[in-house]
Amino acid sequence: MVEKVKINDLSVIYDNGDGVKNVDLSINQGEILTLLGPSGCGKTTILRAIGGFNKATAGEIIIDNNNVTDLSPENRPTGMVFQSYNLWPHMTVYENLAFGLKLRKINKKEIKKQITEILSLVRMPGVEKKFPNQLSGGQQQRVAIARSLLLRPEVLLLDEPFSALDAKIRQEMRSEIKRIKQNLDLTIVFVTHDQEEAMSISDRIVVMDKGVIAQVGTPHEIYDKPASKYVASFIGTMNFSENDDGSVIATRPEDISIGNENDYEYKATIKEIMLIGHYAIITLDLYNNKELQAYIARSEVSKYNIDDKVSFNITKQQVYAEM
Ligand SMILES: Nc1ncnc2c1ncn2[C@@H]1O[C@H](COP(=O)(O)OP(=O)(O)OP(=O)(O)O)[C@@H](O)[C@H]1O
Repeated sequence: MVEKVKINDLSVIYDNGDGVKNVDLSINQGEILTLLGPSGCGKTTILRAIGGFNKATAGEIIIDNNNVTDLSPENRPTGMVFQSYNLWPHMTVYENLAFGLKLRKINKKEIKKQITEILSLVRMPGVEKKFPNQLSGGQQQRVAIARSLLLRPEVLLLDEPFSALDAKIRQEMRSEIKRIKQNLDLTIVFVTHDQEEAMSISDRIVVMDKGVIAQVGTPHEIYDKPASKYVASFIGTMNFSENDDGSVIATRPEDISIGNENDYEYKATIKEIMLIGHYAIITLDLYNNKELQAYIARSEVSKYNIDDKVSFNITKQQVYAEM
């Protein structure tokens, strides 16, 4: 694996004291690394620091073995795409795309060739003469991504690029960005607060909590072995219950098997059955003022009724020291 970006002990502190502290991160060539966390945790601050839009208070940012910490955005090998597409409304798609290339003094014929190629890559051939307001949100974002890619960034920075799009288009764009990354062997840093988006798009995820990194790992690692109760509660659904010694047991609803009254060790009563689609959520009443939620397949739902006495087994769980 080739290390593309190295962030060493980076702090970006705003005048009011907010920001991010002591961030260490290594980003590999060709990976999509996602910064994930709730609003205000510092995702955008890190992304903008990589792009040169935020000044580092301390620490350094290395890209391709060059220290870029003090370079301005245009002197970094990065390209940034924002949540709002930022296309110039009075310019056609062609003019929007050609702008940066003209500044680089590329000749007209070459510009035309590159624009044709990039529009084909983002699956938008033939839209050169349209204005941004004649395109859908998803199409505008494809053009915005194309515009960034034309400047051949080594690292593409995407700040919640799909959050203004509706759910179906958002899913399409996730596949698109993975395909484009593969095609160009791009390195992408992606910011989202949507854990499903992070799970589906990323090679690795950085979970952030109040300006610091809570965990870095593959989507599987983050989901299967959350490093702390915070990560466990942020990613996916978890049941939490406190042990007598104050430690906390975390169990995913899919790691609970339900059977007839005598099938398993633990006993419960069914309190609620909620059919979601291909699965149902069953709420179990454990008699000691505790409840657990379990998932069962749709095909199993007809076997159970509210107030049924059942038994259950836990196939996997995590234990955390703190509540
Ligand atoms: N320009 C600024 N001046 C002062 N404080 C700021 C500035 N930008 C961000 N902050 C603060 O720094 C912290 C991190 O903000 P940041 O925008 O990086 O979070 P985020 O995780 O990207 O959130 P969101 O998902 O809402 O964009 C927050 O407490 C925020 O209020």
